[in-house]
Amino acid sequence: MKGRVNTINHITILADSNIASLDKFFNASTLGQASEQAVDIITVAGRDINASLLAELQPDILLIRSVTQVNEALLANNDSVQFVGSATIGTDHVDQDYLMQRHITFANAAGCSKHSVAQYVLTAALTLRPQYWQQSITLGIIGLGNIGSTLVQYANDLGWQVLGYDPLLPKSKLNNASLEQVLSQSDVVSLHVPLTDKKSEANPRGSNYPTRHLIDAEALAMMPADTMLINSARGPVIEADALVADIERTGRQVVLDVFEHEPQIAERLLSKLAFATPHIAGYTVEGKLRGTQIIYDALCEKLAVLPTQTMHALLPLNLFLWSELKAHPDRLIKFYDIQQDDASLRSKEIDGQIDGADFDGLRRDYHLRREWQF
Ligand SMILES: NC(=O)C1=CN([C@@H]2O[C@H](COP(=O)(O)OP(=O)(O)OC[C@H]3O[C@@H](n4cnc5c(N)ncnc54)[C@H](O)[C@@H]3O)[C@@H](O)[C@H]2O)C=CC1
Ligand SMILES: O=C(O)C(=O)[C@H](O)COP(=O)(O)O
Repeated sequence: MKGRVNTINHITILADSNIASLDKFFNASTLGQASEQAVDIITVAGRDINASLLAELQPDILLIRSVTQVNEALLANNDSVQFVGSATIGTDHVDQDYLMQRHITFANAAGCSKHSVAQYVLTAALTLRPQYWQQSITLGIIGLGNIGSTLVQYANDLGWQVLGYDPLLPKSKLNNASLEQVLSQSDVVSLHVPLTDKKSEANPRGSNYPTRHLIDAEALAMMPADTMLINSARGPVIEADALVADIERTGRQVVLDVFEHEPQIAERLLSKLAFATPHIAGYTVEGKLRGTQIIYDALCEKLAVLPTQTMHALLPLNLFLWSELKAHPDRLIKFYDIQQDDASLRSKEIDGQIDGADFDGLRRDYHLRREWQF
């Protein structure tokens, strides 16, 4: 770190306790600190990282996942933080312009769980419609970045057609359709966009193709009733009330891993979903470790030290091979039992809703899956 962190004799890290293998990646030895320089890690639940904690602890480094909003409100009374690392792909919880103004370095973990999320989508679709193992269906993919393009690889391997829509990328063999075509011509539509709002003077980082409520009543009306919809991107990409009305009208199979009002879910939505899971599409041993590795590498760069820890040293043997699953589709439940995740979430319903603490608890205690080797 070009400033204070290099010159102090200890580094204080405040971190979300849901980040994998924190102690293994962030200690004096892995951060290249001399013997007299300590590294203190204070871990708390991500939603408990707040302005008063930051003012009290004055950490040098803040390590988060997606549930901590990082903005002026969090950091206004803090002048110690010099690096924020989010062990997630999504960045909608971070005000990056504010961090830049404060000269705070920011890193996220682009691509860390791309295979895990793609495998979640395949599992959902193939558990609900096992006949798709043998059929050349059309998979519609909205957002062709790391996850969307990884999903394409599996779809190609299964002999599926892909209709892709991504207005921010050049047209190509994959980016081959309009939003209307994807919605109206696919057997399954899967969303892989970031959560963005409209670009404006007040929001220069916004998008000309905002995704908040991209799937609203009008979009849903374009989809045939038997088109399955899967959202493992961000909840507010789908307008929840419009979705409830759509399912009531069409009986559509809808799979949600993320929810507009997360971490709360209303029973009137939950009861209509084919599968509902508590934002765990990326929760594999590999996906989470890769997230930690990426922000660790970025912090090492900031500290100008060579990274010495690697996730490969921490990974248990992995025997989950995509080639095996493809040859034996009946083994899907052993690769990923999505029905179990769905049942665990539904078992938490009390008085017509899932409470936020229960939703977060399922995520905290989640038994991480293994990522299939592609
Ligand atoms: N459920 C979960 O556990 C996880 C959810 N996610 C979510 O998935 C999102 C996507 O992840 P990646 O593919 O790795 O991100 P990425 O940044 O690699 O790709 C996103 C793609 O979406 C495209 N896009 C943006 N606006 C669009 C629009 N209006 N219509 C169509 N395409 C649009 C972009 O051009 C980009 O190519 C993340 O931002 C995150 O919110 C990521 C990891 C795990
Ligand atoms: O990477 C992302 O983006 C995600 O959504 C994560 O996989 C889930 O992040 P947490 O909510 O566990 O921070």
